[in-house]
Amino acid sequence: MRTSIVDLQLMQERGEKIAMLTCYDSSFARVLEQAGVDALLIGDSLGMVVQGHDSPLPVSIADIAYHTRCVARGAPKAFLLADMPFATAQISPEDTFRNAAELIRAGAQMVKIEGGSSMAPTISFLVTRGIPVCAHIGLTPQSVHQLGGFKVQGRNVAVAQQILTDAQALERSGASMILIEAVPRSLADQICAQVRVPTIGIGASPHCSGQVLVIYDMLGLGAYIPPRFVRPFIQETGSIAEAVELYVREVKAGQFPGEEHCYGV
Ligand SMILES: Nc1nc(=O)c2c([nH]1)NC[C@@H]1CN(c3ccc(C(=O)N[C@@H](CCC(=O)O)C(=O)O)cc3)CN21
Ligand SMILES: CC(C)C(=O)C(=O)O
Ligand SMILES: [Mg+2]
Repeated sequence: MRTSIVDLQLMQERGEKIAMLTCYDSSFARVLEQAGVDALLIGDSLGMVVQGHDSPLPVSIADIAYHTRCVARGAPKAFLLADMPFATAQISPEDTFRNAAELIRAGAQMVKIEGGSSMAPTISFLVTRGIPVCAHIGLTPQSVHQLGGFKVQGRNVAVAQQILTDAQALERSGASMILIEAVPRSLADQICAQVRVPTIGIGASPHCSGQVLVIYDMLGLGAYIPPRFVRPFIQETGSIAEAVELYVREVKAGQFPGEEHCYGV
């Protein structure tokens, strides 16, 4: 049986950390699953690390669906989460449902949608019709042109308060997971303390229910200077499998992320 959202909720209740990595193809899916990764994210980061663009914006639903099918064949057990790419969750709840359904048909068990409280009605529309949703808050790369770059979010009090109320509104709308990207650790801790659903951090806090990284980043294959939250696990090991096993061990032990991988206020 494939790991389900219920299994992830049980892990959270038991205090067992969820180890998630991005994954885009079948060979990596097999290695990651065998190394003990609980959940695989078919992320729109593939626009950068696989397709070579300088942002995730050009990625389409068909791209994510294709890579989800590839990953699903290589990893029969892992939980599969797929990104709703740019402009596929914004037009209307109905349109979003049609796009999300394409990812679910491709094998995803949950879709991830970037944005704050304004996405709550759309999330509720999907959830009440049987599509589980992960809400992605903090640094939302699809809004790069609005944010003025890939920058830590919530460093000022007003934005931090907005992110916190967004997290609560998104949980109320039915999101069953919240991903927190690139915010000060103290803000991530407050979010984790105030929501009941599993939280997944990247540049957030070791107190999140789980962690995620872009697989190419932790293997030292990132094309640009890696963000602070990246630990190049490959440099501490001799193979991809060992690097991923180390990542899983360190996440489960609460050792990753360390202070040096988190942002201060
Ligand atoms: N390979 C890859 N890994 C990622 O983690 C990733 C992507 N691609 N693409 C989309 C975004 C971009 N990411 C980033 C990039 C930089 C910071 C960061 O820490 N920025 C610094 C400097 C910003 C600046 O240039 O001024 C900051 O302090 O905000 C965070 C997340 C995360 N995401
Ligand atoms: C970095 C993670 C959170 C993501 O959304 C992606 O890989 O697209
Ligand atoms: Mg993404």
